[in-house]
Amino acid sequence: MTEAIDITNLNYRRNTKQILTNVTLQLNPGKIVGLLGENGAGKTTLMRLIAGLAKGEKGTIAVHGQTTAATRRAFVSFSEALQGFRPGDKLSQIRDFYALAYPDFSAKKYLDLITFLQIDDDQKLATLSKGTREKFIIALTLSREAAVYLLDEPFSGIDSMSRKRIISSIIRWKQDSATMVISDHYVSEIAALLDEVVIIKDHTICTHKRSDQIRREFGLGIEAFYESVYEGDISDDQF
Ligand SMILES: Nc1ncnc2c1ncn2[C@@H]1O[C@H](COP(=O)(O)OP(=O)(O)OP(=O)(O)O)[C@@H](O)[C@H]1O
Repeated sequence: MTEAIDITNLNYRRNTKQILTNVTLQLNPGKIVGLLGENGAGKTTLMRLIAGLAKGEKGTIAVHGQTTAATRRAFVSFSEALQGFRPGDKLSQIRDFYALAYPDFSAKKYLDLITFLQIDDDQKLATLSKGTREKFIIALTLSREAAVYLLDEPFSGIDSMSRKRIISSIIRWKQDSATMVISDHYVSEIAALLDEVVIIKDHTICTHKRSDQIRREFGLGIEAFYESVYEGDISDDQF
């Protein structure tokens, strides 16, 4: 079986700063994976590299066997921050751009998502509250029928009630064979969704485990496991 994501010996520097060191990771199709780590650990950087948006890495990154940044982009739907769009752009214009740029964009899914998220796409980008902007990014990202979804702190500005509603239904917006990687600091809120957990610490992936393995081997929930790894209560040789 071809892995959805297959990373080998990835090293990445920005200027003189080492950001990721010897990252090796394999993710199978169909999984929902939590990418956890403290502020500045490198989660966004790793997602941008997988998505083909950051360049200059050493090592290999394959998404469904595609190893160049340009070819990976076609397989990966990444929750981008809409930086290329103008404040006066209507959301429906941004939708049109996505529909043109991505052959896997589903107009039906988009309509279902904006209805579910209660977004009026006749609004201009500049008029959106922070939370509505985050919801719109989720709608655009999940409207693609992509093989891999990378959601980078997708719920950060969203109120807690909406967040719970979105988290509990996110699984239905993903095809069974698609892989979804979610980074989030609200670990306890996304824990029930996760098939696997990947933790970045000290510039590298220090552990990658299935959620059931964490419960069975350590007798811990995902949030407690994550905190134990960071606090050094679980040592490297136990991974
Ligand atoms: N444009 C840049 N130039 C130089 N260093 C950068 C740049 N962008 C990020 N970094 C550095 O790369 C490291 C990883 O940052 P990154 O944003 O990937 O972390 P993160 O895990 O996503 O953090 P957070 O949880 O705060 O979003 C940090 O030390 C950050 O300062």
